[in-house]
Amino acid sequence: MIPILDWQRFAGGTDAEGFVADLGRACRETGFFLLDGHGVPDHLVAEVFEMGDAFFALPQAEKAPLDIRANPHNRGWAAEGSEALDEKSGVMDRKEAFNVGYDLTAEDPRVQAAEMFRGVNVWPDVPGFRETMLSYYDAVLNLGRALHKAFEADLGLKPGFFAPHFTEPMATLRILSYPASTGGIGAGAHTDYGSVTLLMTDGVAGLQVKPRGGDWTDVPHVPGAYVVNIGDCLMRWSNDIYVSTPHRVLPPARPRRSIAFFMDPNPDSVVSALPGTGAAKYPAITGADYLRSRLDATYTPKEA
Ligand SMILES: O=C(O)CCC(=O)C(=O)O
Ligand SMILES: [Fe+2]
Repeated sequence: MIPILDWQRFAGGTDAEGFVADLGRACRETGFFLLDGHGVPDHLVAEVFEMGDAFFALPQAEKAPLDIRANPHNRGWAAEGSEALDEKSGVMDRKEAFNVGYDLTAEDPRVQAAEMFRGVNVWPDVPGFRETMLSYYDAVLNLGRALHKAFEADLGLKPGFFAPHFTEPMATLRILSYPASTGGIGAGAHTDYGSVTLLMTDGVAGLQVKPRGGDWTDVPHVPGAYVVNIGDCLMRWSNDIYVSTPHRVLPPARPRRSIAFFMDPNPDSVVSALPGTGAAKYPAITGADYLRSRLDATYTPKEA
């Protein structure tokens, strides 16, 4: 039900057509697949996990100034109890997280003009953290861009269609840490907001997916492979040809860590029904307006 796809079939050109056909099926059916052979080095993934461990172990007083609720650009530390991905449940997620966005300098004119999602990253005082996060960010962003070439092939779009939409995207690298727990929820049921999410986990069980018309089922763990899923933005863009599917994280039996990479388009990209997908089911919207509307629903204001 959740297929494992070898990226080298496409990237190495050995079976690009077969890969695209398998990918297209996965994106239409559950919107989830595992991606192996992706070329992001194991050591880089391991370093991101290590940096995450070092960050989450910092005292609250060092993390508090980086609070994401005080950041208009979706960057920084999300404390445990600050977010409910299932916004209607009234149950807060049992996890903490840290977000890194597209890296711009304070002098960038878009930062100066306070454009939406065009802020500077915030960094903890952990040696090597910034460098490691930014090199991982670049590696996965490039993989995500390449994956969109396979989407183009499957959706019958002209080659390069997506490239201008992901030049300086609102992609977010998010490290997550779930304490061991017997109650509550690690991450409430939700669909992701962006185009596509590339998720690496440490193998501790908890992630489940609920396909349309089906029941909650565990997402299999294949060491080193990404769990990739379609987000709501690409579902909307593809005029519902691709599907985003609800998933959640159950409270894990032992501490669990994951590294998510949410790939949203450029803030000023206009998301409107892709050519060849029929009469548009949704009005056009910019990437930034769409993401803002989704984020606003999940965070509880700090003073509440
Ligand atoms: O931690 C995980 O395995 C998944 C997290 C997730 O679905 C999310 O943050 O959107
Ligand atoms: Fe998710």
